[in-house]
Amino acid sequence: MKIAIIGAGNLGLAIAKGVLHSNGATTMYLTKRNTVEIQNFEKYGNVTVTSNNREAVKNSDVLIFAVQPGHFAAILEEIKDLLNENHVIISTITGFRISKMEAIIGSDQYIIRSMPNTAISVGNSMTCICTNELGKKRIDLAKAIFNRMGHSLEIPEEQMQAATVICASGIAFWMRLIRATTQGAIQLGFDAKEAQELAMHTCNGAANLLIDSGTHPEEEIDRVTTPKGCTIEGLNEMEHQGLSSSLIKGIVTSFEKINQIRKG
Ligand SMILES: NC(=O)C1=CN([C@@H]2O[C@H](COP(=O)(O)OP(=O)(O)OC[C@H]3O[C@@H](n4cnc5c(N)ncnc54)[C@H](O)[C@@H]3O)[C@@H](O)[C@H]2O)C=CC1
Ligand SMILES: O=C(O)[C@@H]1CCC=N1
Repeated sequence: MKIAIIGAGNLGLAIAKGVLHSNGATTMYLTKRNTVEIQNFEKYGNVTVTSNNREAVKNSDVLIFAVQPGHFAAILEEIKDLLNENHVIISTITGFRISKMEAIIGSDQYIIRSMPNTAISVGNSMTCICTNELGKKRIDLAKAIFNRMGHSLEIPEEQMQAATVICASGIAFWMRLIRATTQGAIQLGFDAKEAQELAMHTCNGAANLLIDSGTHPEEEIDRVTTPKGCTIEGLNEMEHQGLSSSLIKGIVTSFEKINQIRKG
């Protein structure tokens, strides 16, 4: 697979690391306006770093766009005459509708809209995807690419904004929960490094319990909460202080903001 990542910033580089991590490409182009900071990626023999988007498009089949929304239309204009039936166009751009892409490059292109998260760099992204009509023929390819770097789910385009909040912003939300747990562990006497180790591996274990067994969180909670024990005492205090409520309210506020940005 010949992959180009157009816009090697935070997310673009995370995808590049994920591709390298999973040996997912025969060749990979990384583009950015100023390439100095990412030149070191050329140490991987099959990677070319350039500021020339047209060169990247000419030499690749799978084009992954990870630029800021305000730059995307101009870049599509810049490369559209080079697109052919070998190209699969994957956008990660927040809020940029497929119809807007089709208005620039035409509907006769394989278009995939995706919403990965930065855990793609360690092969563990939750990635939501949807396609244009023609892109349905390449959905298996898109799933194969993203499943090598985590887990993917096909959703209707209307749910893309909500997926952005849960999956992309979600990384930040979970980080804060892990940090708060770490702070609690330090208060109980662990040093900072150990505290984080306990917090992140326990978080990982909790997620994997659900992923592997398919159980509901409350079922797993029931297994841990000894009657009159310490777990239920702590859990109830967290709920009295608004744990679930604050998370839900934060998610909804984030969703309102993303819709506001889109309208703006
Ligand atoms: N950061 C995240 O977790 C996620 C971000 N996204 C979306 O991905 C996109 C990128 O986000 P970030 O990586 O955070 O932004 P960023 O600003 O870190 O990266 C964008 C990159 O594009 C480059 N660029 C600008 N103009 C260019 C051009 N003409 N040709 C080639 N490269 C060009 C910039 O130099 C920069 O390195 C955004 O649309 C964002 O909404 C989507 C999911 C998650
Ligand atoms: O915070 C944001 O608006 C973008 C979208 C998802 C991740 N970063």
